[in-house]
Amino acid sequence: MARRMLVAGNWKMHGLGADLGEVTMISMAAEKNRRVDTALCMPATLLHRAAAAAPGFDIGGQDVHPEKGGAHTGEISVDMIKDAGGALTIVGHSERREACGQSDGDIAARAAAALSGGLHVILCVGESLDVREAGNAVERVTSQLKASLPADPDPNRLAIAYEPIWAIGTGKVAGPEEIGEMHSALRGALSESLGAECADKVRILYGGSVNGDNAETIFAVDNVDGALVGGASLSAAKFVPIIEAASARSV
Ligand SMILES: O=C(CO)COP(=O)(O)O
Repeated sequence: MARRMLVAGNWKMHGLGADLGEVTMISMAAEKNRRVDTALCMPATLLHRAAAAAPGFDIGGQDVHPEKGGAHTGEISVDMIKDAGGALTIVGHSERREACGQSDGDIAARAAAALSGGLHVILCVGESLDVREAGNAVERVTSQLKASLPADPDPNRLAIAYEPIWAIGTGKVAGPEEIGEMHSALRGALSESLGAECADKVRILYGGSVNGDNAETIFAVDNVDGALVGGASLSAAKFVPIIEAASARSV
């Protein structure tokens, strides 16, 4: 089936109020490219202002806590993201898995809370260089996905992002064959966990050094339904060409 492309940016720990002009420019480009869904996942301090500056697309958080509230220093809840104007959140990013020691089960709980609270979710999976070089990438990432999936997710509000850790922020992009093999294996894993009909609706994004020069090649790979973009999402000049490349695939 034809899935709508999703191009999402992850600003990580970047961005001050002075950078909101970029968000406004990206919003204007998103409005001109309505064949694709566009989103930016912002640091918590900018969620509210970015949502106000960007009527043309969705703003989201970069992680979310499974509980409604409580003594969880440094965390953010589903209701806080929604209250600030957010519509989605990333969960399971390798930088959060590593920095906070999050297990696959923790990530499934975070995804479940976000979905049941009405947010869209981008659930990240990906292998380290050691695992890739040992030839175990597909096995590791598909089992990571199965263990991180929430029960009975709404497939229209869940996207998976395949982000090989060795490709994040390094300028090294996975090749089309590596991406195609992994995305097809992830579609298969979704089908085993959720059933074929549900799996077919879930978008699978690629992330890791995506830019305006390589986006067209990546988007041409089977089962690639968009991208999760770090560095190149920080400016309209770099992010808009990626949105346009997705839009060109969606004619
Ligand atoms: O981690 C990423 C997005 O979540 C990818 O980051 P880069 O696009 O900077 O490699």
